[in-house]
Amino acid sequence: MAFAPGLLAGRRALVTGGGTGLGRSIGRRFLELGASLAICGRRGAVLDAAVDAFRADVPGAVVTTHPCDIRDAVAVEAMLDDVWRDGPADILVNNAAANFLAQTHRLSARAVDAVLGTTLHGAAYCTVGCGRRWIEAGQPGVVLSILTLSALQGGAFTAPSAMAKAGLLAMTQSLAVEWGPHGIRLVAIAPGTFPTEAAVARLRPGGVEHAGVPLRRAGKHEELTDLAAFLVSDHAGYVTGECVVADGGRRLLGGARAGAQEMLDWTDADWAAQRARTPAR
Ligand SMILES: CCCCCCCCC/C=C/C(=O)SCCNC(=O)CCNC(=O)[C@H](O)C(C)(C)COP(=O)(O)OP(=O)(O)OC[C@H]1O[C@@H](n2cnc3c(N)ncnc32)[C@H](O)[C@@H]1OP(=O)(O)O
Ligand SMILES: NC(=O)C1=CN([C@@H]2O[C@H](COP(=O)(O)OP(=O)(O)OC[C@H]3O[C@@H](n4cnc5c(N)ncnc54)[C@H](OP(=O)(O)O)[C@@H]3O)[C@@H](O)[C@H]2O)C=CC1
Repeated sequence: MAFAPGLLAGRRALVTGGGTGLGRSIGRRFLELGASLAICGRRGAVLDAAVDAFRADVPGAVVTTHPCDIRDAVAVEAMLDDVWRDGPADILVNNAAANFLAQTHRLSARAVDAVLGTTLHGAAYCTVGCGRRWIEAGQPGVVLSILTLSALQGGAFTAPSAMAKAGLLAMTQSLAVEWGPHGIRLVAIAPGTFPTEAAVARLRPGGVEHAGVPLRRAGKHEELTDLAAFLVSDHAGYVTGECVVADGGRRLLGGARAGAQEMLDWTDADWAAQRARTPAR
């Protein structure tokens, strides 16, 4: 274990979409580090199964479940009231999201709304609701939003998701300033490829390949969850409004460096041949 076991002792985190995938991994890591947890998602049975697994993995884990569709602002307020009944949360992780591959010109209005409603509006409702509670109570808080690389560089065939995540980055930067005087930090992570059941099925139907990743592999969940734990901890207490990219270098291989991708696999003989093709003047 890289961190002190009590890194998040006494803290309470609400993780949206905490019943599956990366949200579930983040929740388990926070529990291991001493936090208590509230998780939400639409399917109560999925949340309950996650709680059983948490308790098996982390003896004494304190977790509450809050079934909620975060696209519904009224339901989000009721969910936050429910969470706060057991004591205030002081960490919000905006992790729940919706995404699928599609040609954008064929999307119906309902399809656009399905993605924006969850990924952008839902996260905004949760953030505003937590921020208002923290400010009214005069207590500090941290909001961690899980973005994607497409928030930074666009996302062909997942345009609504890219638009929503870019909006969350703008929210992170805006509220870092507006809520800074209240002791509230907002931070974000833009993950590259971290295999989960949903992401592979929806976004990489042909399987996960690593040709475009300088580190030549997918991310391990613990590499994301440790970064998340650090960013919400007091050790990152002076970091706000920032987005940390965790992508094995993938983002830097595009654009002007796109041609470098094949060079990663060149042999010494390939490099010698290239040297020979580049005569000195
Ligand atoms: C390791 C890998 C690294 C991958 C590395 C890349 C990482 C990318 C970063 C992002 C990753 C993620 O977000 S991964 C997270 C993925 N997880 C999820 O998406 C889980 C939540 N998603 C969902 O519940 C569903 O997919 C979703 C459609 C969004 C909402 O479901 P609902 O039941 O509420 O809605 P529905 O009624 O089914 O659909 C609403 C409308 O959307 C349309 N619609 C639904 N699916 C559609 C589709 N595929 N193409 C077009 N249109 C679609 C329907 O026809 C409806 O429009 P009408 O016909 O007009 O009525
Ligand atoms: N896996 C990866 O490689 C990457 C993932 N990400 C991001 O990481 C996060 C997690 O993704 P991942 O774990 O892969 O995918 P999952 O589909 O497993 O996670 C999404 C979660 O959000 C919940 N959710 C979806 N819609 C709603 C809603 N309307 N209201 C409440 N909860 C909802 C789902 O539960 P339920 O269906 O029960 O509501 C589910 O638990 C997302 O923000 C994603 O964009 C970013 C880059 C790469």
